[in-house]
Amino acid sequence: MPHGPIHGTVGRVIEVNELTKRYGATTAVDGLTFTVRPGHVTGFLGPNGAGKSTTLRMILGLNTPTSGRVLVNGRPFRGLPRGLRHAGALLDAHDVHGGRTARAHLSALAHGNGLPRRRVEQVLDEVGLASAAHRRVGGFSLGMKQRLGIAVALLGDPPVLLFDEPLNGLDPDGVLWVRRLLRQLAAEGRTVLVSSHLMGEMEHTAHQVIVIGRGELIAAEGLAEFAVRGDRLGVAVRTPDVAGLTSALATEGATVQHEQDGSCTVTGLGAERIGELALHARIPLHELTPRHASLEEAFMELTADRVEYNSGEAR
Ligand SMILES: Nc1ncnc2c1ncn2[C@@H]1O[C@H](COP(=O)(O)OP(=O)(O)OP(=O)(O)O)[C@@H](O)[C@H]1O
Repeated sequence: MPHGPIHGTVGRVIEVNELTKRYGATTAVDGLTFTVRPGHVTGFLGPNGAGKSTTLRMILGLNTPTSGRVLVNGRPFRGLPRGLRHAGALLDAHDVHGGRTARAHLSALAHGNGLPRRRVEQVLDEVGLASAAHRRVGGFSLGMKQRLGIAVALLGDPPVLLFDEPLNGLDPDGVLWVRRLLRQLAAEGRTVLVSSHLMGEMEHTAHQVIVIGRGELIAAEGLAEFAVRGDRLGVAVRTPDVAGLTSALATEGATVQHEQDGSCTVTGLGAERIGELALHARIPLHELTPRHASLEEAFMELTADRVEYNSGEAR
């Protein structure tokens, strides 16, 4: 079922302000401030243990911040009546009563939130679970549980949607479906915040990214701006006159590093300026290529010193 457009996007903003959450000696979230606006898919990125789930739970009022505050639509979520109409969330797909059928699970939530019963059939259809609606959730695969969790989030037709790692356990068709759904929900004017520990998952989905590591904000910007961070990798240059090029570029502070494949990596100057300086010094160039990092590489570089659990360490 296609959603109707959401009118009037003003006030559908999530405002996170100086948010901190401590568990004993562990600071899960550390002075986070960011804003999530409607009409975009915002990727909420960070390595495992970065504090994404804790933040999402605080946005929803399920965890109490140690300090700081979160406003949804200008108010604390807890203060809003009929929760599912205001914000929908997929947090933990396993967090369902396994003995219930999918339809019974959704019906109970619809009832508790004052939503019409027809919404249950609509969302079952929308997430592709109509034919499994009579089955007990305990027998569902992780992918089916994710679909059910998404159905719960959509049930109240809310203007604000939060998804914690929604692509986990989905097959490639499921992944494409979720990506399209997220973009569609945003295009309807909703506020859509989606967490992931994999940049690659968000690369084709998010318009904005919020990157955190060890509970702290690392970046909050458009995907295009984030991508530019990869440009720090320098420019690949091939020339038969490396010494000449090195001294020509040194005049403007660039450094030239020799690579094993015979090329050089120039840092400190853009490709255009390198080309101009080489021309001026009459140095032939056989290659001049800016090296872009993939978004995944830019993300890894950015979060490298903020990873709580490195591979090999017990979690
Ligand atoms: N209830 C809790 N009690 C104690 N520590 C907790 C609790 N919940 C989270 N933490 C700790 O807070 C930190 C952040 O955890 P959180 O689950 O929010 O991270 P995350 O970014 O969602 O990671 P993941 O992708 O692994 O779920 C971790 O160190 C975690 O162990």
